Formats: sequence, C-alpha cells, structure tokens
Amino acid sequence: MTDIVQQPQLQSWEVGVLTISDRVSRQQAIDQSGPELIKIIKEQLKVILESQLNITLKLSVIYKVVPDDIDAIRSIVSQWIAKDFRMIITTGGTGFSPRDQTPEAIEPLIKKKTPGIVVAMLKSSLDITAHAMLSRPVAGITDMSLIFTLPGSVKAVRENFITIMPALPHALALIASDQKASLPESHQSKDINKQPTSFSSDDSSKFGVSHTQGGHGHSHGGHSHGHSHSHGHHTCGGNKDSVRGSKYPMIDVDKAVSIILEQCKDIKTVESVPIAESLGMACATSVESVEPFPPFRASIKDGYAVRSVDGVGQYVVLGSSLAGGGDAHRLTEQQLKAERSCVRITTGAMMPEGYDAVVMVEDTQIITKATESQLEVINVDVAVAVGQDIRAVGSDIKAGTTVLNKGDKIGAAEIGLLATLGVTTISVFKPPKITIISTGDELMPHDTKEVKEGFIRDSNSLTLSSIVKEASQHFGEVGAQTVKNYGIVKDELEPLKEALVKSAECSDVIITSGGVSMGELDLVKPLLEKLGKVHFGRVNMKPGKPLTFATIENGQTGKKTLVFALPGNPVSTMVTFYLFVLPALRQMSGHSQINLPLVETKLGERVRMDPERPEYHRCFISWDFNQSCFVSQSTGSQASCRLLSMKKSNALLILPKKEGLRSKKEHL
Ligand SMILES: Nc1nc2c(c(=O)[nH]1)N[C@H]1C(S)=C(S)[C@@H](COP(=O)(O)OP(=O)(O)OC[C@H]3O[C@@H](n4cnc5c(N)ncnc54)[C@H](O)[C@@H]3O)O[C@H]1N2
Ligand code: MOO
Ligand SMILES: [Mg+2]
Repeated sequence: MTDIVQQPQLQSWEVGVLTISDRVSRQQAIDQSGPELIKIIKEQLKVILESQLNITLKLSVIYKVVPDDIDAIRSIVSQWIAKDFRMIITTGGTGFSPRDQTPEAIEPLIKKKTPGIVVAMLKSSLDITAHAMLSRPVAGITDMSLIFTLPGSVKAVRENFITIMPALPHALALIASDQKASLPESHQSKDINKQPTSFSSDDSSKFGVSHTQGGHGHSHGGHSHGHSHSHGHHTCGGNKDSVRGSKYPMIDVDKAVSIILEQCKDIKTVESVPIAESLGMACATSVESVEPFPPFRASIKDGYAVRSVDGVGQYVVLGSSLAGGGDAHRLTEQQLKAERSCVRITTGAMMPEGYDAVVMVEDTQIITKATESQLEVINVDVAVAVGQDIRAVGSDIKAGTTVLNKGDKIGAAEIGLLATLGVTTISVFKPPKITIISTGDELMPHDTKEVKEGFIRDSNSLTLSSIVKEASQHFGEVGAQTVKNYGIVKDELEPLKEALVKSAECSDVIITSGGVSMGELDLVKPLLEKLGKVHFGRVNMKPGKPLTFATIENGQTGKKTLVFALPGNPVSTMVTFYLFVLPALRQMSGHSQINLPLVETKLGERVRMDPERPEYHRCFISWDFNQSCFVSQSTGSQASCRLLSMKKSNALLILPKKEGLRSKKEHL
C-alpha cells in the first residue's frame, strides 16, 4: 500500500541556457540574450512552475557560451540531456547566414518534435514583424529534457519565451509524469475488460493514488500557501516528479461547445413519425404543398354570394352554401345565371360558380321571407367590389410552396399546416436517446424517507430528466423511451463501468452527474479515458469547471455515444446542461437554431465578479417598459450547490472574470 502524497514536494531542476555566437565566444561582443533569459526564468518562470505544479522548486540555471559550431553545440546539449536537464534553451544561430547552424546541430538530438512550440513562437513573432519568417527555430523532447531554440536578439528572446512560458508548467509536468509508470501493474493493461473484475479496497485506493497524482487540481495550487511546505522525501509510488495539478487544461466555454458540436454533427436519426407526434422536432426534409389551399374559392364572411355588378337593391335568394353543407350545389347553371340572384353563404363555405363577391349579412335586409312557393327576397344595402371577402384558390398556400424547410422546428402552427395539406407523417430528426446516471456514494434515492447521516437524496436524476423534458420543446417531443433514468451508481469502478457500457449500448447521449472533480473517488474521468476518448475535462467557467465531455465508440458497430459527465453540484449540473448538452441535443435533433437566445440586459443590482473564472450568474430577467430594456435580478447566493439559486431563474448572466482582482486563494 503506498502512501498518498500529502504535501507539495521539494523538487530540484536544472535548466540549461546556451548562447551560440562566434563574436560573444571570442569576447568581441557582450551577451545580453543569455542573461535576459536567465532573469526571466528565475523571476517569472520559477513562480509559475511552483504555483501551477504546486511544488517547491530549487531551480539551477546552467549558462554556457559556444561559437556557431555544430560539434561545440552538440557536445554541451548532449551532456545536459544526459543529466536530465528539464529545459535546454539556446539563443542565436537560427538565422539564414552561413554560420547560422543551430537547427542543424540540435535537430538530430531531438527524439520527439514539438511543432506547437515552434508555431507559437513564429506566430507571435510574425504578429510583430515579417522578419520573423527568417528564423529557423526547432523544438522537441529528448528523455526528460524540453529543448528549444530562440533567436539571438534579446528582444526576440524575451518575446518568444514569454509566448511559450504559460504552457511550460504543463509541458514539463507531462514530460516527467509518464502516467503508465505511476499506474500500479493491475491497471497497466489497455483493455479495461481484462481489468480485475473487482477492486479490493487496497486496489482501489492504489488506483485512487495514481489518479490523485495525475489529477490534483493545480487550480487549487493557491491552497498550497496555506499548507506548510513539507521537505520530507516522497513516500508515494510512481515517479518522483508526479504532480498534483489537473492534467486537463481549462478550456474556454466556446471552445468546449465547438468540440461538442463537432463530435455530434454526424449523429442524426431520421424517422417518419405521425405529425401529431412531431411536436418540437426538426424537419429532416423540406415539405412542399402539393395542392393549393384553399382548394376552392371560400367565403370569408357570413352573408350572401352575389355578382358584384348587380350592386345594391333587391335579390332573390336561390339557396344556401354552408361550410360543408347547403343545397347550392343542386342549383342549375341556368338558375345561378338569373340576374339579381344570390346564395346565402357562411364563412368558409364554397363560393357557387358565377358569383364573385360576398355581401355581409349585416349589410342586407330581409324583404320577404321564404315560403313553400316563394323564394326569400333580400335587399343589399351596400355594394361590394369584385372578389370582396372571398379567399381565392391557393390564396393561403399556393401549390408547390415550400411550407417547411429542413431544420425547421415543428411547432403547433407547423403541425397545423401539415394537417391542412393532408400530410399525415413527417420525416424528422428523432431526438437522441438519453440515459441519465447519478454517481456518488453519498446518494440515496430521492424518495428515501430516513436519509442516513452524511447521506443526501439524489436530486440530479430528477432535475436532469425534467430539464430534458422541459427543454424538449426546444428539440423534440421526448417520450419515456428517449429519456431513461439509470439511477444512482456508487463511486466504484466496476458499477460505473457497467453503467456506462450498458447505457452506451442503448443511448446516443449519456448524462452523468458527479465524480469529475479532484477527489480520490472521482472515477468518472479516468474511466472515460479507458472506455472512450475524453475530449476535455475542465472548462474555464463558474459553475461547471470540472465538466467533462467524452465519446465512447463501439468498435464493431461504429456506434458513437456522447458522454456529458456533468459536475455533481446540482447548480453546476443544470448550468452545464443548458450551455453544453442542450445545444448538442438540438444539433443532433437537426435544429438549425441550436443555442439559447442571447439578450442584453441591465443589472438590477451590483453583482460580484469572480476573480478566477467567467461566471454564469443565475438571474431573473424581465422587460422594463420604462427603460425599454431587460433588467436582471440575481437569485441570491450563487454557490453551485445551492439549487435555490436556480429557482425562478430564467436566465444566466454571463459575467466576465474580474481581471486584476487577486484570487482569494492567494490571500490565504
Ligand atoms: N480540489 C478540488 N476540489 C474540487 C474542485 C477542484 O478544482 N479542486 N472543483 C470543485 C468544483 S468547481 C465542482 S463543480 C465540484 C464538482 O465535483 P464532482 O463533479 O466530483 O461532484 P461530486 O464531488 O460528486 O459532488 C459535488 C457535490 O454535489 C453533490 N451531489 C453529487 N451528486 C448529486 C446528486 N445526484 N444529487 C444531489 N447532490 C449531488 C455532492 O454531494 C457534493 O456535495 O468539485 C469541486 N471540488
Ligand atoms: O464549477 Mo463548480 O463552480 O462548483 O460548479
Ligand atoms: Mg467530487
């Protein structure tokens, strides 16, 4: 049983700075670049490394100057590699002149190229000057060393190094923390199905330890100020340089959304459904009207069908044309031709041949009532124009009109239109099948009467199934068959694996909550790493930071399941659903409009901005008629466990991170 590493460790690193220059090596020039680089490393990089990797760093920088000579360069750099220098940085000799041969000297010593660093340097330099294209940087990894070349000028050295510095802690941690080395034997095998079927408590804590070493959130690096730095040697297994920072970079919300949408763009199920069951779904094809609507000339009013040319005066009423009834159809052409004849007509009824307008009943008077032998006579008091109060054939919908486009959401009106045109089934994008899984040893079913001490009721299951149904008006009617509640799963590998594997077989989307932060038993991330591909594991937002998105592909069938592993805090669960799951569900359901609407709003009161992350502050917005704008009211304390902050909330206020405010953690 290995001990779990408790405190940030003391580490000692060596970094090499090599100035490559004939003139400096012959003392014909003063080297400014090397010393500048050493200064930045000692004053800036060291601090970043310590805070991000939660370590105490004894950093020694070895500095050498050599001429522009390939052998001289190689002999120093090879020695430094052999001594496991963590970084080897050269300056000079990367230009176009004949003596510039640093790349040629270094390139053969590099085992793994790191083009990203080269691109980053070139891009940032090119943003400053086009001359940057005359630089030939190389970068790469050999054993424990990250090697890269900087230009000779001190300005370029500073610019290039500052550009790549933010990525260095993670880069150096990754080079040194070979995950496999820190995983106990039993977890080395690739295929999770060969894993031991049950983990003894000892196993799982060992698993927990390796996960912990790989997983501790460096974003809480600030906490280390509150801890005493222990200088004891490490007792844990795994390699000595295991770090406790999260291995998942924090990506921006927009980036996370685009990764998700990229993954779900080819997951669409098209089906033909009876139009009554298509509410909320998106059309998978466009729909044209075959016939015109109305199919006959129809009266818009209740009154009398007349020939407008007969104007005002007395008319004989020949019969009636009622909507769906009447006896006008029995009238002969001869009769209908009679001058000053008319037909009683109701709204929606068919206009008899030969009449070209409708007089409203209010504009007439009865002269003589109809008797056995005598037709009714009326007086038309108001003349009408040709076509008055008549809906011409196709005046609502011309034959051949595109009534619905692919991607249009089918709402009540659209269903009505389809019914009008006699369309009985419609091809739609079926909403994806969704399974919801709650994870956590502390959870009990929500209807548990007596909750044991230290336990809580599972609210996320119902919240999530309800939010899916509520949101289904945005992406399509979801019956019971499309939203399944798997229930509560313990924080144990096997049950979690079974829940994910079984759900992946029958769902397009799995939504889990809990178990994705930095706890020893937050096993969802490492499990998804084994079962599928984790596309990101942290998002720069509040709440919702540990949001994890993965895909599980079935090798045989090629079926791809999206897994949204939402944070367990009930508010984080809901907020991440709205911002990440809903757009995906809408895209998979074929909707062209997939994001929730963005509106500008005035703040109804002052709100605090978070010093670390952009915040999605729950609020209630309403239209202020005096100011003609939306005004937002906060729902109070925004703790991500406080579900009350979601009650009555109808909007998320997007608050940028407060620049300049030092994070509270640094004040520990
Ligand atoms: N050392 C660090 N700790 C934490 C970090 C971090 O960066 N470093 N992130 C914090 C943030 S931010 C969040 S959000 C939470 C998310 O943690 P998990 O996703 O692992 O969620 P759990 O730990 O399982 O639960 C969190 C919280 O929510 C309650 N919960 C969980 N499931 C349910 C449910 N179905 N119904 C109701 N309540 C639920 C659980 O009891 C916990 O109180 O991590 C922080 N930690
Ligand atoms: O990310 Mo969390 O801020 O607690 O949801
Ligand atoms: Mg947790």
